[in-house]
Amino acid sequence: MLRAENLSLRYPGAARPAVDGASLAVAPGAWVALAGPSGCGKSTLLRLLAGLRAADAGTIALDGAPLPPPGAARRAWHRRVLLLPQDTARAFNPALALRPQFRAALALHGLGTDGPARDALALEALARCGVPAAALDRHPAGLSGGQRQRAALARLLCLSPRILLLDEPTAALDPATALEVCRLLEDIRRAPGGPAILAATHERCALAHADLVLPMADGVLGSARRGLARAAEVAPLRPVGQPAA
Ligand SMILES: Nc1ncnc2c1ncn2[C@@H]1O[C@H](COP(=O)(O)OP(=O)(O)OP(=O)(O)O)[C@@H](O)[C@H]1O
Repeated sequence: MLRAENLSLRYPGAARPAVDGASLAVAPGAWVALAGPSGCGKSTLLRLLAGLRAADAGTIALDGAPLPPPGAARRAWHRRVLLLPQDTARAFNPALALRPQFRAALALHGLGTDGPARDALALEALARCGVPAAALDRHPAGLSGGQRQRAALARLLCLSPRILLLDEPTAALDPATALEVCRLLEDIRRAPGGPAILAATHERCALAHADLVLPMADGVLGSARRGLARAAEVAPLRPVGQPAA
């Protein structure tokens, strides 16, 4: 269970916090959607949960163990709680083929004994995500947007994360590819030991798969809605300053 309590962050010089007292819980196997208008703080909240940016206040814990301080201890968190950024072109180094990038990610976390063993793990994850093996020797620019999205997901999956934090995972895809990626994510989270998903999204298909939808406005998280039928309720968001129900 990923749990955050009263998380807040105000960027230097900003008039108001980007994340303002956010509390949430993501249970094992769950798919939770974070929905709200552009600039409401979704990406910032995901970065805080991923341990990529320090909060001004609040706590984050996975299965009761708090987010470790920056340094060597934080590395285990970066294997278990992984963020797929909105722009997956930026998830990869454009100057390198995928093979060394998969190898580096696996080696960083001590997975696979050598290059060929790491390649086998990478190929398994790519196959699971429907990416042809030949992609391993391509540069990111040599993949379609959908393939790059799947390859970026595969690179996270080969680390066996507990939580996948997805920032607009389907926004850059055409509707058919977005649907395929949503189905893939559903398969991934339903697989035995599969990661839970917390996805910032405006997309109907990603909302449709969510067990819970958390509305966000002006850095403030509203109370959870269940399923797509209630996702429509996300539209009239709670005004700034109004206390949580
Ligand atoms: N690195 C940064 N430095 C300063 N301000 C930032 C930074 N990143 C985001 N912000 C500001 O914080 C607020 C929340 O931004 P954030 O990117 O978290 O929102 P979002 O809901 O993810 O938006 P979008 O859906 O457009 O990606 C915005 O006002 C944004 O301008």
